[in-house]
This record gives sequence, C-alpha cells and structure tokens, in this order.
Amino acid sequence: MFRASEKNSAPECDCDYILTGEGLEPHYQNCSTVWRKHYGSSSPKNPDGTFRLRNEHLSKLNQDVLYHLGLDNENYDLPKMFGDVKFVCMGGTKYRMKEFAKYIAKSLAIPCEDFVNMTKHSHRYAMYKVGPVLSVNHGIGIPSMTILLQEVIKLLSYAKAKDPIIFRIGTSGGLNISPGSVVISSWGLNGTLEKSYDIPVLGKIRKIPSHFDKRLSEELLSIASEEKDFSTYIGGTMAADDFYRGQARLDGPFCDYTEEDKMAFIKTLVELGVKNIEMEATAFAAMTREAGLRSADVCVTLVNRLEEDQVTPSKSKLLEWQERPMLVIAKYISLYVKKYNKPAKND
Ligand SMILES: O=P(O)(O)O[C@@H]1C[C@H](O)[C@@H](CO)O1
Ligand SMILES: O=c1cc[nH]c(=O)[nH]1
Repeated sequence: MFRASEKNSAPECDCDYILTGEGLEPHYQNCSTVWRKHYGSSSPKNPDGTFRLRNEHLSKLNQDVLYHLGLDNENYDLPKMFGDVKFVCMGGTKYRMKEFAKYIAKSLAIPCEDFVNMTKHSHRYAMYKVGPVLSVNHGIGIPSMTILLQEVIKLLSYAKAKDPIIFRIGTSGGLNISPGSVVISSWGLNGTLEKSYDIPVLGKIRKIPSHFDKRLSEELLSIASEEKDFSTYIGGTMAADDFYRGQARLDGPFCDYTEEDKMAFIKTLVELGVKNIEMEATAFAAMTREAGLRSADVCVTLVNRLEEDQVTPSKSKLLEWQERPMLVIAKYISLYVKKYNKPAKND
C-alpha cells in the first residue's frame, strides 16, 4: 500500500480507525494517548467530542473577537452557525476553496446555490460552509495560515463542534516524483531539517513537534490509491518560509549558492524521506495536534524539483491537478458521512 517507506513514523495511538477499523467510536473521541505522550497533560477533549481551549486567559474576556474572521462569540450564535461542523478544509487560495465548497456540495448532494463568504466583514480570507464542511483559504505561508487556523480552532471550540478534523488541500513542489502526483504528509520538516514548528515566544524559540495523525494519513492513502489517474505517496513534507531560496531554487532575485549546492540539499531531503516542499506543513501539524485535533496535509505536486524550479504546466493543467487532493478529501468526507449516517444539509 505504501509507495514510500516511512523512516520516522508518527506516534501511535490506541483507538480505532475512523473508517477502516472495527470500532464505531471515532478516533480521538476519548483518546488522549498522543496528547499525553507529547504534552504530558490531560486531553483537551470532552467526553461528547467538544474540546476546551487550553488558555485560561480567554475566560476573562467578555467577548472574544475573531478579528481576521470578522466574527465574535457575543454577537454571533456560533453553536447555531457552526456547531455541526465536522470537517474544516483549508488551502492557500480563495478560488480553490470556493471551488472545493462547490465540489463537496455536489459530492454530498447538498443543494446549494449561493456560496456566501462568511468572513466577508474582515476582507482577509474567504470561508464557506456546506453542511458539516467548512472550506476556508489561508493565504501563503505559516504566519498567514496559523492566524487563520488559530481563529478557526477558537471558532470550533466556541461552536461546540464535535471531533472536528482539519485538512489542508494544497500545492507543492515534488521530490523525485512526477508532477501531478499527490503527497499525504506524515510529518513536517522545518528549514533547518528538524521535525518541528519553531516559533519565537517571549524572546525564546519554542519548538513544537510536527507529526501528523498516522491513521488518518493511512486511511487517506488507501482511498487515494483507488485513483488510477495519478499516484499518491506518503512521506515527509518540508515547510519552507520562502518560495525561492527557502526552497533551494535558483530562479529567485537573489541566489548565493551553486546548482551543485542546490542538488546536494535536495538529495539530502530525499534521503530523509521528504516527498514534497510547501510552506505550511510544520505549523499545521503542530497546532492541530496542540489543540488535540486530527489533521492531514494533502498536496498535489506541480513540479519535480530534481528537474526544474519553475512551475511551467499550463493554467488549465494546474487547475486540473489541484482537484486531486479535493477528490481524495471529498471521498473521505462522503465515506464518513455515509458511515455515520448523518443526513447532510445546509442550514
Ligand atoms: O495551498 P497552497 O497552494 O497555497 O500551498 C503552497 C504553499 C504556499 O502557500 C504556496 C506557494 O506557492 O503554495
Ligand atoms: O514548488 C512549489 C510549488 C508550490 N508551492 C510551493 O511552496 N513550492
């Protein structure tokens, strides 16, 4: 089933698979194995699947303004608006995430004519709700993505959403695989080749582990492997803080290394088990895990970085390829909705 060996597998968890296992209880419903192992404290999950935010300061606020979403928990009835959200799908562009909203509406047979941007007051991001699915764009890079992600995590907690699963539907540069292939990330690697999301907090670097949920990735791989039009791999994903030098490109406005240096670095990544390079994986894995939520990063590759730096496929080819992660995630969501027999509707 695996096309790439996992040198560094994600921490194991002891509860049932969501789709492929025997048990009916959704994974993570009561599971805090992974959480405890890494953070040494109790799970943020409540028995009913809702989750607590691990920040006591929030209880002192009269209202919490989710500034970049243009929402707050005082003037909006968040449980009514978002309490049924089970899946959050995120990706870089507004266009892609509107297309995904349309795609998932069709997959789940939810009649939906108007796709209203629910964050329109902030003018920052675009977010659409289709039944149990939120489709939202996060912009480029870790800072833009994490601002959106943190406000979405707060939104889901205030809304009392149960066991939400968060997907990133992205694009990337592939390593030694044909453009158009899909990569499911097992872990994120930062720019200094560590499996962590590093963020300066109060003047010191905080390192947060960046492993994805192994079982969720395996379930997605088994779904993706049914697709014969493209190959899907599971492996490491490097999250760079830049598209050019940060990804060892030779075609940026600045370049102070040779082609040999570039190739040596790319080969090191390949040896480490890295399958693709994008700009969010480490922080995405780290923050969702810190919140106690399951997540997966599924990206199509637009270029084989062993062969070229420039992204040269036609615009229509690029759009066609970007539907591949959507297809995998939509299939997963449809299977889930079917299995748990939840009638999907748009309120
Ligand atoms: O989801 P997207 O397509 O935005 O992901 C990658 C990583 C960066 O955000 C961006 C760079 O082109 O594409
Ligand atoms: O090479 C690529 C292609 C898309 N996105 C990236 O971050 N890198």
